[in-house]
Amino acid sequence: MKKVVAKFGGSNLKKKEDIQKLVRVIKAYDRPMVIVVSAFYGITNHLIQAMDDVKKDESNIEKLVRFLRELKEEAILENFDDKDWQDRTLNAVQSRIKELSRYLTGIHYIGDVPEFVEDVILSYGERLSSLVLTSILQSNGIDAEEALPEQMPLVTDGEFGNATVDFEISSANVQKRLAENKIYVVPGFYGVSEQGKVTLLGRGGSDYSAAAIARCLEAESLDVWKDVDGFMSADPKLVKSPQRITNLSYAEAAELSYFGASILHPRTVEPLKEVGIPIHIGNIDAFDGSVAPRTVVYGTETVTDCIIKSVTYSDDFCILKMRGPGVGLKKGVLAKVSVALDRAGINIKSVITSQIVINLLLSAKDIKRAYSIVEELELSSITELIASEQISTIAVVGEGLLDRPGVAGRLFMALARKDINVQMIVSGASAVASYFMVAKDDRDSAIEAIHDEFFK
Ligand SMILES: Nc1ncnc2c1ncn2[C@@H]1O[C@H](COP(=O)(O)OP(=O)(O)O)[C@@H](O)[C@H]1O
Ligand SMILES: N[C@@H](CC(=O)OP(=O)(O)O)C(=O)O
Repeated sequence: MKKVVAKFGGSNLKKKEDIQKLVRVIKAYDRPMVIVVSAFYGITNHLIQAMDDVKKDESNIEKLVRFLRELKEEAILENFDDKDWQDRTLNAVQSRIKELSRYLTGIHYIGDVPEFVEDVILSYGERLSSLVLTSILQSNGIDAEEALPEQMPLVTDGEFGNATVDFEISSANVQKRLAENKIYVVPGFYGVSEQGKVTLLGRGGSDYSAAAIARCLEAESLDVWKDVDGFMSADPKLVKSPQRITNLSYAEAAELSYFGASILHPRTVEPLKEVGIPIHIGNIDAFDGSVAPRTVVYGTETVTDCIIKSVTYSDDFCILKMRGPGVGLKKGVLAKVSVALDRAGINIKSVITSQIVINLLLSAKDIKRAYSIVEELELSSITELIASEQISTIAVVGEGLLDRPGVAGRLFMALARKDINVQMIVSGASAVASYFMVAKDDRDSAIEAIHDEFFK
């Protein structure tokens, strides 16, 4: 029987009582499976801050240790009736926090955080969640076992902070480690390099961990549980009446997450699409005893009447404008710039050119460095270099987008009615997504205007 991989993230773990919701869902599956779990809500950010604080002052180690111990103690007292289970779990938690505090002591004394240590430290949010959840499941009479990525091992390409899973090496390892008919609980967010070093899979990367494990196991499905009613027509935090999307194609889900729909990590779809494993999105807050998904992401491509299924935004696209007379026609400019940026490890997200300007779309974290690198090249054909950072990229996504006339007209009319200026438009690069840039201040009203136009 194929396994199901279920992922529970920080959105499911905000309060100490929330763990019981996970237990109820896991019981409802009533089958052996793999659970991938993230840190409690906000804990990864807390650890990031702690690394900085600890460098300056050793007493911050004790502060963090106390904070984590109290947080876990509360969860343990809330979720275990039996004193023996409470004590056993508390002891295990204490020794895991002690491991963490050793790394923190190290960074205090060297006054720096080497990237391989940073990745280990940040993995502790997840390690604490998996330990406590496993214990709670066991105390409920469930045959559960914690399985750490280093025990498999789940091998990555070794890039610290943003690693990619190596499926060729990992698949057999994962299948072997998770072979029994029981419930395995795996901490998400990290794998290990071939040398055995912990490597994080990027912020929000537990969705990707779960997808990677599902892929290695050739799972029946990847079920991600969230705090919303499935994939919606827009982020429910931004629009008043979002509509649920029952079915999305892999391409639609991949584009939406690439353009910022935080419900899925942008790298979740790829490993599953290649082998046809469906992604099920469930709503833990509306759990009624059934594990039936609210949204299914699969290979089926459905064209709806209004074409657009969802609208999303990202603040992570900045524009580096390289102006100069005829720059778009001159040979070698783009090649020199892209080689220099590539050498600096900077990814170019997109290139849009005209006769007098080459626009590079870059991540917000790279824009300042990219500006300096291009400036230093002193290319005679570039007479002006501008970095635009105060922009938001808005994407509309839906199968059939490029084939149906009138969609773009409705979209831009809706923006014009609200007096929103569109700075740049990209259409045709993807068969299912069009995107455009507006000033950051116009972002929320642009999303609302488009959502009202297509979904009201
Ligand atoms: N189109 C969308 N549909 C549903 N939720 C969305 C969408 N875009 C963004 N979100 C946000 O995604 C959040 C859930 O993802 P996230 O917080 O990353 O969960 P987790 O921490 O469990 O991985 C929701 O609370 C919602 O605000
Ligand atoms: N805890 C990590 C990894 C993660 O994926 O978390 P979540 O599942 O809550 O998005 C982070 O905050 O980046």
